[in-house]
Amino acid sequence: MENIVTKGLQGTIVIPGDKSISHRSVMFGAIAEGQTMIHGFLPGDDCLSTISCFQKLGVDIQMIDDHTVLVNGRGLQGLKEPTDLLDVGNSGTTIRLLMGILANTPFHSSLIGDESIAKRPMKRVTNPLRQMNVHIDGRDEGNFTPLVIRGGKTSGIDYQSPVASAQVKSAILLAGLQANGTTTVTEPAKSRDHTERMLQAFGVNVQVDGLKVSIDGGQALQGTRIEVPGDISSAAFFLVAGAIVPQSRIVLKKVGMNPTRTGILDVLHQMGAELTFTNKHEDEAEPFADIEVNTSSLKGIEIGGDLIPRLIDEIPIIALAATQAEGVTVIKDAAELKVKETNRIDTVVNELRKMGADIEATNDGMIIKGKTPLHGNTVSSHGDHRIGMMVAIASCIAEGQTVIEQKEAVAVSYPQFFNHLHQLQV
Ligand SMILES: O=C(O)C1=C[C@@H](OP(=O)(O)O)[C@@H](O)[C@H](O)C1
Ligand SMILES: C=C(OP(=O)(O)O)C(=O)O
Repeated sequence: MENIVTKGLQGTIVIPGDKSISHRSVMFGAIAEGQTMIHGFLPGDDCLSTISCFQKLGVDIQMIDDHTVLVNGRGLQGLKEPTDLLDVGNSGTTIRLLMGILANTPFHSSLIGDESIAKRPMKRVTNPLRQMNVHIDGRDEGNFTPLVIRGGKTSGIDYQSPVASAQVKSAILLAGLQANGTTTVTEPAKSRDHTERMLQAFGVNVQVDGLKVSIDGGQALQGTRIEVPGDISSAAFFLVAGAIVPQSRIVLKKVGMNPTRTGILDVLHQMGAELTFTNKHEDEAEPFADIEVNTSSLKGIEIGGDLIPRLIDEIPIIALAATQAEGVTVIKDAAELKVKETNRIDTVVNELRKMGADIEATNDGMIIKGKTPLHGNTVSSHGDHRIGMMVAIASCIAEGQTVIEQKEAVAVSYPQFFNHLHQLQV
């Protein structure tokens, strides 16, 4: 049960490690030569699934403490045939990137996940990998888990991706790392580029030319030290909370500022939020900064086009912000939301409506009219971490009690979320 926050949200939060970067640091460390030490790792359920899969592939991975991980790399050819199923849990990033890494392994692997993963489309990765000669089988012609992969000798491809997806791009590039010749992926819009940046940190030459990324096969990765910045997708919940809860002032430390991820900042700025940036570290492989947010008067805006991949995971919390903005907010070009942990167009619209929002679903997004007072109700995360955190922030401004079902889902990307929220309610 959550209560309306009476005195505003006040304080400083160190944002936990970036999920996308944490996954990649373990995966790339596993296929590198030598040791990789990861600092600022996110011990969220999804990243723990990645660790567990790579341990089953024979990699020695040690949690030194909650946020420090040591990976003893086995090199590109060093993975071992797993004796057990590779269970990715709830994590789309784990299964799709893993498929790329397994593309050249001359053994058999079986991949499964939870109920949500079983509904998420894998053809977007299966298709290009098959073009590279990988043997993949699975339900509905390889579109859904359980999936079975037997890697082989792959050949590079020149692939035009129909979707702006970092998971698709990364899977193909990782397969291309071991393929004959060059592999090129061209996207319709720029998706997050953590794979490109991190492969370079591991000593791999990656060519980036606008929306086109190329990699030559046969390059080895060298173990390295990875510093994971805070996850802007996690910070987003407190950025919006600080803006919409009256009398708030929140400082978020060490938030990742990779430009392929900062669409939420552009949107909040355009909506009129007061944000201040300090301690900027712009020269890192993954830049970061501290962000202060104060209660702000927001206005509705239109969000679509190339901005969507730069804020795709933030749309649930942006929808909540829009309920507190004057005027209409239109979110379009975001049909990808339908294939996330839940159909996030439907879950956002249904849960926010239960709390009194004026919001309707469209084919590729939603239309929200504000500003609307919210009221408490029984709502659910539906097992989707981002929906759980969004309704928890909504409960801070709702009149009366809110009951959140399946709130434990937040541990997928932000295990300390409720502790941090309580910490701010002084
Ligand atoms: O590559 C990644 O780490 C991710 C890419 C995005 O998915 P898509 O590649 O499906 O767009 C994002 O929604 C997901 O949370 C993490
Ligand atoms: C979509 C997400 O993750 P994944 O695709 O890795 O399950 C997310 O974290 O919002």
